[in-house]
Amino acid sequence: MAGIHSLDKRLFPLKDIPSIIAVFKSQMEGPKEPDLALLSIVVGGIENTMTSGRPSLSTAISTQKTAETEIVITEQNPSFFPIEFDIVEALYERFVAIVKGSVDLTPYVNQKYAVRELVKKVSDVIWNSLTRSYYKDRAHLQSLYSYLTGNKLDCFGVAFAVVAAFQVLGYSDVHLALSEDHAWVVFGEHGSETAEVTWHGKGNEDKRGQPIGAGVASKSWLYVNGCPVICNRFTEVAALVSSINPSLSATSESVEVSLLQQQLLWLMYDNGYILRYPMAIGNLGDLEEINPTPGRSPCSILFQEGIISSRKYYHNMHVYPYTYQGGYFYRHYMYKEAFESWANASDVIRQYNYSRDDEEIYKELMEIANELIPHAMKVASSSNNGSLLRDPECFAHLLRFYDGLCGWEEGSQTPVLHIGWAKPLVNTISKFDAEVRSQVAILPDVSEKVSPPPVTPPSEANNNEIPPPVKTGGGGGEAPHPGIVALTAACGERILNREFL
Ligand SMILES: CC1(C)CN=C(N2CCN(c3ncnc4sc(CCF)cc34)CC2)S1
Repeated sequence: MAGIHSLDKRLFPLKDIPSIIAVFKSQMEGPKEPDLALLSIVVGGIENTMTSGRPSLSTAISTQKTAETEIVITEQNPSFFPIEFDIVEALYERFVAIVKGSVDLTPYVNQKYAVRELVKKVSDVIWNSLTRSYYKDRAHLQSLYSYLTGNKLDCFGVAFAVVAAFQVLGYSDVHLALSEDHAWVVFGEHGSETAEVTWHGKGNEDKRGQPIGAGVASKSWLYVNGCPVICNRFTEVAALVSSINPSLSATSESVEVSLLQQQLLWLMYDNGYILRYPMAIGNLGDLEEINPTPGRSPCSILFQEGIISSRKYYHNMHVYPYTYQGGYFYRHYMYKEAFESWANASDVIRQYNYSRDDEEIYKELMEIANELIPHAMKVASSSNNGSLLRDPECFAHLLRFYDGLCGWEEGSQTPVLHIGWAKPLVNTISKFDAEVRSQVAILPDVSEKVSPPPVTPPSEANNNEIPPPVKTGGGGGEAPHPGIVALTAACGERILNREFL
């Protein structure tokens, strides 16, 4: 048992944040690779005891993420309920016993790398040891502490447990693969094999044991067009840190657990373990927005770094980095910036075909389109003497946002937009003066195959209709007026001609 015996007993009982950080540092420094089971038990144990509902020493904070939230931090290092070494050791050995006791490795003794049949077998061991029926979306079900003390895991937790089990079995090729709403494993000599090991969503038959090829081929967001975060042991530690859930209830969070997660994420950040993990950077940004660490980058920089990571390592196929940033701008009344972030998010989703597996991002984009943008427009119309509603760039961001949703729907088996979307859309667009709308030029796509349709020049754009797609140069015509904001002809086509059922 590598991890537990390389653990320095003198660090126990763990009773404050520095002692937990010390455990993670000792695991990160090596010489052996960090022990996933050990770290998941330790951090899961703290999370579960600190959020169990029993009174703790510190004040819970409201999680209503607005700029005015008064944050009550009782002290920098509030004490935990102590986590005893003997408990951690017993749970660790129970996990090792379950895994080694349930998996017969004799058929694989001369194979260095895992094979699909073995991956399915280990997934079955975890799967069949779970409680028959429980509320799968509950909080605090992501760790091995939850698995070992309650036989409950959430979707991510099952995938993580399978990877931790393979580490116990001595395999170094089985690793966690993470999209924005699903997790699976990669394995084999080149890490090129993939396998489902957990379920996804509600009421969907699980595909455990199957490769994820079909999911990628269907171009659904769930499989991020074949650009998931492929973890190594260090990024797997970052994933368990990022999956820490400080929630005490729907509206409050444990101060201690939030501080612990924030400081562990900075440890991951400083070691470069989340450089290629946009969601973990976004998680850190959210924590820094609530409770800025003196001397550290401001959260706005972190949200931008998450976007850069997605563009640099994942071909800009991830949506959440832009919704992390858009949410930040929105909470700080920076509505034009929020509209641009959301338009950028929409430019990502347009690359996909909508499928029934994509509910999570559908709900996220629906909230932006039908709640956040209308609220922003309402506030903007009575602030800065409504200047936002006369800003053609703002109008262009919103058109691009809606256009991305239309593009997402095009070519999909399932429709995205319906009348419930159309009313807020038309309501929002019509809040912009016709004069402003006419300043938005719709230029032919340079990548457009077909020549753009004949269009009315802007001066003749009529009153309350969204001006027909206008071509003012770009594709070989004269250069557009400097005040003109360009959009593609396809965008105009899509928005204008979309029949909302
Ligand atoms: C901008 C947001 C709506 C705020 N929180 C968001 N998330 C919270 C944190 N999330 C995550 N954070 C770190 N790692 C992972 S891996 C994964 C897929 C299931 F395994 C999700 C996820 C998911 C996304 S997106």
